[in-house]
Amino acid sequence: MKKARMGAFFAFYIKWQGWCVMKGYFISFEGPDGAGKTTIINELVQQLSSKTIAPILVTREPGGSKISENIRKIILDPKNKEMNAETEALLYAAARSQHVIETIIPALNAGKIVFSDRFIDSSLAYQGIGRDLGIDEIKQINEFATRHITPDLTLFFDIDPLKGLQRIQKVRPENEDRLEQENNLFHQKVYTGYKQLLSAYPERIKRVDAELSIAEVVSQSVKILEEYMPHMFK
Ligand SMILES: Nc1ncnc2c1ncn2[C@@H]1O[C@H](COP(=O)(O)OP(=O)(O)OP(=O)(O)O)[C@@H](O)[C@H]1O
Ligand SMILES: Cc1cn([C@H]2C[C@H](O)[C@@H](COP(=O)(O)O)O2)c(=O)[nH]c1=O
Repeated sequence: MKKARMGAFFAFYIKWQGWCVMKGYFISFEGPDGAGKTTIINELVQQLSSKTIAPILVTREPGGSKISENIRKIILDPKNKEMNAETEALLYAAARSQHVIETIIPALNAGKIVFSDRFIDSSLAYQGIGRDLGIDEIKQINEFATRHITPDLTLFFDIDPLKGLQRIQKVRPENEDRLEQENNLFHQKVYTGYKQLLSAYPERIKRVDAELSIAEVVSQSVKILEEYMPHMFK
């Protein structure tokens, strides 16, 4: 009897492990506004899709699911000037939670490679440091929101934040979102936040010089992916 119960428990444990196993790879792309993340992700997908062992799913934050895209509109709307820092942090975390559960976990469970344009490090840098809410506080709410999911690798696109904003101004001068409209001090603080994360997580976060030409940034990114994520390739 005791043996039978032990057997049932063991079978359940194996099944539970199976539910928890995520076979895919999760890569996030981070950096100041206008660092070139979206541009480079698109280039990488074009160059790498035929070389990876599984399809690449490109997604973004805030966003990546219907509900998260709706939350994105609220967060980034320049009219929502009175939004307080805590509300902002919780909205990013809420959008992330829906994104993780609806989009990222199913893709990873299906063995896909997920490229996410921003993830938790954005909250740590923008809300934790930029808004002075504290890295530990932001980490705590996000661990709850994401069921503790962490990217396997993060590419940090390193650019002087003012140069990034200039790139955006050049292409859409009258269409800055609420975060882009923040002052230089805020963007500078966000940048120092990213630098802190880079030194705190050297195993996971790899720096790319985002001030180089698009071709050079792509080439650096490919090299990093080949070196640190070799199993992703055929
Ligand atoms: N290495 C580069 N050199 C010069 N211009 C670039 C480079 N990379 C991207 N750009 C240009 O900079 C602008 C912003 O790029 P992109 O939208 O890819 O940045 P992003 O990091 O995704 O921005 P955001 O943070 O707002 O999402 C685009 O006009 C793009 O063509
Ligand atoms: C995920 C996330 C994003 N942000 C900021 C960073 C950008 O200013 C905008 C997102 O716009 P993008 O054009 O898609 O880069 O939101 C943030 O402050 N906190 C976050 O967690």
